[in-house]
Amino acid sequence: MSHNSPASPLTARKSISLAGRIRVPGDKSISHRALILAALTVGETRIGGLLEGEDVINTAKVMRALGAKVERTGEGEWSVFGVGVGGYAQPAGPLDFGNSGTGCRLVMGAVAGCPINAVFDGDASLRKRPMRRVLDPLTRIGAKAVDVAEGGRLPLTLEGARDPLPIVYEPPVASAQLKSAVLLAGLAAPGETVVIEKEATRDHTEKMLTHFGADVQVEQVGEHGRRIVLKGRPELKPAVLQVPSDPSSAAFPLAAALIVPGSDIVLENVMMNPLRTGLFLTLREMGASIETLSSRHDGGEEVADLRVKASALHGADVPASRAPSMIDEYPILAVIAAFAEGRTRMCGLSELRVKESDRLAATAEMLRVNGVAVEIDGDDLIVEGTGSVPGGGVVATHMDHRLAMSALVMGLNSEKPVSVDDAAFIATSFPRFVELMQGLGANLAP
Ligand SMILES: O=C(O)C1=C[C@@H](OP(=O)(O)O)[C@@H](O)[C@H](O)C1
Ligand SMILES: C=C(OP(=O)(O)O)C(=O)O
Repeated sequence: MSHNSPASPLTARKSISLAGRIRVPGDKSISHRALILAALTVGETRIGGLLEGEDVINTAKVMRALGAKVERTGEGEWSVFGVGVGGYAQPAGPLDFGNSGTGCRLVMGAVAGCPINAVFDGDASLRKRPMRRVLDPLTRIGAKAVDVAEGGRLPLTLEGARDPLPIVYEPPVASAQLKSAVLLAGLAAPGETVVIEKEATRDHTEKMLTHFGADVQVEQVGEHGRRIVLKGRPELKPAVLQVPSDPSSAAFPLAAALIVPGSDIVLENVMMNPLRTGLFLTLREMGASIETLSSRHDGGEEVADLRVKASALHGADVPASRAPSMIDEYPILAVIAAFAEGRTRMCGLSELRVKESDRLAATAEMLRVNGVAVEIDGDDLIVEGTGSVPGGGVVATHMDHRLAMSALVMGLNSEKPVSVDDAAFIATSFPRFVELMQGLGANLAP
């Protein structure tokens, strides 16, 4: 989406029961990584089920700008001819990541290990997000950031390391983007790059590196942590990749089915990587009927078909230790909590302040303008559920796709309609969200 596209407001109204079987689009995290890593192999990688959302399309364009041959060969089917580890070419112009923190931070890592200079930029939302966290370890590896906008933000120029060094790194925040940036830079360094996470975050980079032939060893550290050791300078080999459906996108129709009385839907082929399923665990604790119909392995990940039925829910305490496994799901969990009976306390949400919007403040505001009692207590979000939501509010989405989708789901069973000021950003992660939801019976209209 260009920065200047006109806003597209949308309204959700009370819907009759939702029914049907749907398959939500491919996982966003895996789709970015598939393109970035395939571009570092030598030869052709074929990818199926790629998410064709704007964030991922921007990463595909960036890979082309860095010298890879990237072609769409069918719906969700892409072919990438890579340039080899350390082989990205000098781009002719700035790299525009649009709304995408993942694309931007992961490519910073990959570029940091190549002897090129690249200007990184994005939309007004991405320009507000912190980049220093990634630049710090990349500087230790030998890259240099110049012309950095105030506060360690975009736009900035990254000069890749001529002789990248392997480092041992302990991320100060639980962030898969940060971990992945360091590992991707470490690919070009001789010797072992080590990342020690206090709290394990999504492990798609580690898994995909192994799939492409790199030597990556992962050990458990304590109860929640991991130590990841990557041997540098591997020759990454092309591979076939199939992207499973995104659990973070599945969360929206799943939530809608839970709160709209009489609903009964099936979500097909949802990725069930345990570092991504904190929401499902939490919802089951709240009394949700989520049945695993079949479970299998596909593309190196566990996937399942989930049957979801409307459920009487109660509030829950969600521990901070669960945040990494459901970090993008708090806005929609807060909506579900408003339809539950009793208090839900979600702990340790400081990272929500640096997403596409300040999601902690914006989620609280979304609920408040629709008559739900909500409080922010330090880094915790507290929602007082009464089983019903008055609605009637217009939600400011702040260029944030997950807020837009969460607000629209809320309106499917609130007393009065819920509107969003701009639904356009939904296309960053979930193209055809509106059509898929309408196909289930959701009342969504401009
Ligand atoms: O690595 C990834 O693919 C992602 C990591 C998370 O961000 P952080 O690394 O900032 O926690 C998440 O919020 C984002 O949607 C995707
Ligand atoms: C935080 C998100 O994405 P990103 O960091 O890639 O912009 C998200 O999709 O919720």
